[in-house]
Amino acid sequence: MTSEVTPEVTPIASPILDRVAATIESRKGADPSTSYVAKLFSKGDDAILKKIGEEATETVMAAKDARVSGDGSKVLYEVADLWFHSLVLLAQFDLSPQQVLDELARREGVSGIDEKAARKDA
Ligand SMILES: N=c1c2ncn([C@@H]3O[C@H](COP(=O)(O)OP(=O)(O)OP(=O)(O)O)[C@@H](O)[C@H]3O)c2ncn1[C@@H]1O[C@H](COP(=O)(O)O)[C@@H](O)[C@H]1O
Repeated sequence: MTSEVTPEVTPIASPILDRVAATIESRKGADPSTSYVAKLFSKGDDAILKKIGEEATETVMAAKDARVSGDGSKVLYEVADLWFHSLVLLAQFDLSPQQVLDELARREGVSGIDEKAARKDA
């Protein structure tokens, strides 16, 4: 019996991202009065995108403040808010965090400088 050789792809697991994504998915169609995520889904694309914009801006402001105060902890909280709302956005488009991780894995080792140069040549 022969076995096919498949390319070696390192599986990337992130239990916390998967668990939060599963909870977010379960909120589709749930009661907006008892769930923040259900409320966002019920409002639709614009409400989710507005939160992404807000959290990105708050991340920028936290980083600027952290340079002055020397305390980077606020950056952590703002990035967590941004990642969380990005998970909601992914779910809105029926995409999973695993697909983002797979895309990062695909890019691993490819220099951004080289990738940009290859794009210009194409
Ligand atoms: N990780 C989070 C998470 N991070 C932040 N947030 C909420 O995101 C909201 C936006 O944060 P802001 O700082 O902008 O606060 P705000 O000004 O009160 O927000 P707005 O009302 O203006 O949107 C707040 O209500 C936070 O509580 C989160 N809400 C939910 N989750 C996860 O999602 C799961 C499901 O949540 P529910 O759908 O609410 O049950 C939870 O168990 C968590 O795992």
